[in-house]
Amino acid sequence: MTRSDAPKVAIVMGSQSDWATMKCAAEALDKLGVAHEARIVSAHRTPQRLVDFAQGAADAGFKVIIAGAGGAAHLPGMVASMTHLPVLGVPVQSKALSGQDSLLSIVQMPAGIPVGTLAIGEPGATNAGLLAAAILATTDPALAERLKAFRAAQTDSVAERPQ
Ligand SMILES: Nc1c(C(=O)O)ncn1[C@@H]1O[C@H](COP(=O)(O)O)[C@@H](O)[C@H]1O
Repeated sequence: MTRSDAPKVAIVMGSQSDWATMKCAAEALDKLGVAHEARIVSAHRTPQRLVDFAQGAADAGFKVIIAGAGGAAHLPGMVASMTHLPVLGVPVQSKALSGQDSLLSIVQMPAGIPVGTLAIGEPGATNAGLLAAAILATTDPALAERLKAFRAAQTDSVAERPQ
């Protein structure tokens, strides 16, 4: 694969069990024709893989990283600490605390290392995909047009329903 057609968005998650949520980000990117790649990377369970991924992400051609994790969700912040790329964090809904733990551990970053944190669960993953596309659209006019068409279609589908 050449660098120009390499996936622009990396979707990383702490566990295979997060895919049920994180696939919503992949689906949103698919709708907008944005190439992406998904991987399991865990700050806790595969720390070296995390370092290798985060430090190499920009050189690999990624422009935006979506990172989802549940519970003690250190993955998005640790990825952000090792790359200058924008990192969008998705708090995966945990069983014990319904994702409140995931949300708070992703959103409360210290000043200097931002993670753009989305909502808990599938809505957050969908919006992470849409936001990643919006970031890429700032330098991709064709994608900006697709994004506008997506939004217009969404408006129309809501307008068609009874009030
Ligand atoms: N929060 C993290 C990290 C991390 O932050 O590095 N690695 C795995 N996990 C989370 O553990 C939860 C349970 O994982 P299992 O279902 O594999 O037991 C998942 O939601 C995952 O994101």
